[in-house]
Amino acid sequence: MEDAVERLRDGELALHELEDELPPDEAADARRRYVADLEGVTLDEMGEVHDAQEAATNVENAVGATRIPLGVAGPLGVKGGYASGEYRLPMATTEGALVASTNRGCSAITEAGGATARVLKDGMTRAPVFRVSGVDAAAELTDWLAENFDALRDSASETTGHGELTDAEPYVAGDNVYVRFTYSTGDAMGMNMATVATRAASEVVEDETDAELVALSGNVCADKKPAAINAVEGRGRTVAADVLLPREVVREKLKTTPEAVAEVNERKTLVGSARAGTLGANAHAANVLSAVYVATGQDPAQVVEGSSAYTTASVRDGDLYVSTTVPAVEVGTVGGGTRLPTQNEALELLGVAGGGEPAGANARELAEVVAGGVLAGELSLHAALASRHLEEAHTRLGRDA
Ligand SMILES: CC(C)(COP(=O)([O-])OP(=O)([O-])OC[C@H]1O[C@@H](n2cnc3c(N)ncnc32)[C@H](O)[C@@H]1OP(=O)([O-])[O-])[C@@H](O)C(=O)NCCC(=O)NCCSC(=O)C[C@@](C)(O)CC(=O)[O-]
Ligand SMILES: NC(=O)C1=CN([C@@H]2O[C@H](COP(=O)(O)OP(=O)(O)OC[C@H]3O[C@@H](n4cnc5c(N)ncnc54)[C@H](OP(=O)(O)O)[C@@H]3O)[C@@H](O)[C@H]2O)C=CC1
Repeated sequence: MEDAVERLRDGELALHELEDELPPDEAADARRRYVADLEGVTLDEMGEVHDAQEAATNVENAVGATRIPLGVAGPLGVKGGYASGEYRLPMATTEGALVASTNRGCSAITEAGGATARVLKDGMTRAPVFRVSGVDAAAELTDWLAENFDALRDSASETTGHGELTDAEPYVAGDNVYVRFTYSTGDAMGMNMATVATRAASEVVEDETDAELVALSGNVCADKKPAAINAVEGRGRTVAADVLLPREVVREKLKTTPEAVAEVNERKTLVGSARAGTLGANAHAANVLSAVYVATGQDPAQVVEGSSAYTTASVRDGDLYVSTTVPAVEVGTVGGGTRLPTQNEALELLGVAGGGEPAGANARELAEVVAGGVLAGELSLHAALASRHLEEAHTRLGRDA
């Protein structure tokens, strides 16, 4: 290892070439030592819990791992199309009060008999952009896509055993045609799967028409960007969850009334969001999504799409009805970061690690539990605002004494 660090210093070896010479753990140690010396810092903590071998397909230029505190909220009762029973929600976060809040929401929901949750739509998208000669050709390509869907589906299916092309919707902007390919992806989140399959389908388009592929992702997908198309059409799994809370549970667990929660929802979440021009209308869906995504090995950048959730609250015969609809829950139980040891344990805790029976059942169960968790977070924060407890809670739980 000494020799490798020397050669890095002498410029004889590039940082990313270390794994060609050393086993992954030693390569990460050498890289960390070199960077630490060069920048005049100590990076010992980063090396503490790292196993470079197991993360080899999850990160490049590895120097270690970061530690994020992990809490558990629940039990959360969920009555879903796939989820059924009580779940402990693993949450990785550094925001004091977030787990306590979600836990409180879970406690209220479970006491009320559990949240109802349903996957309403299921499809991961990838939309390449094709160059055509003009609007005439764009219209022709639009017709061609409709007539040749089977050929596209067949070529896509040759690249994956679990993915299936279910739609190919064109969007035209002059001489640009964006084809939003949609796939069912089984238990995978499916972004690699959809990208590989789209490459194959795009070759058919190029072989059979005059369209030329400019970029395999043309941003109509739309991955990891705030986009109305995802909020309206959905991406990954679109999931809704709701619960009817007896007035007494709202008083005891949430220290407020159904009327006060409904007013916060109307004035803050609906009108305030409209005034600000947010995508979606919610209080902090991104909080629960990011914490659960990091804990369970999902791609955290996709919290962007999930954050366009819609939360409603209303009074029904003196009780409180609350719902949240998350248009883009992009989660998997296989692939990506889900096989890493702590992430896999978190999925085990939820009872959804690995492939489901039938394929897709585990990912859909996870998506329903995630939506239930978002509902719990929404409920508790709405209540904290209604009872004016927000800043006190964060001061007490989120700051050093
Ligand atoms: C902090 C609470 C929960 C206290 O709430 P409380 O009602 O005073 O607490 P409690 O001691 O009476 O306990 C009630 C339940 O809360 C839970 N609970 C209570 N304490 C704990 C704890 N230490 N650890 C774990 N769970 C805890 C627990 O479930 C308990 O029920 P039990 O299980 O005992 O039957 C409440 O004030 C609260 O939820 N506040 C809101 C905090 C919050 O939601 N923060 C995250 C979002 S803030 C943000 O990032 C976004 C924002 C605000 O900028 C977005 C926007 O603009 O809206
Ligand atoms: N490529 C890109 O543009 C992007 C990639 N990503 C990254 O993509 C990764 C996630 O991609 P994803 O495709 O989900 O995962 P992987 O690329 O890890 O692939 C998962 C593979 O698991 C196999 N598999 C086994 N059992 C099942 C099952 N029950 N259900 C579904 N698939 C199963 C499938 O093989 P088979 O296909 O042979 O059936 C599938 O292709 C993340 O790391 C994410 O960060 C994120 C955004 C963009």
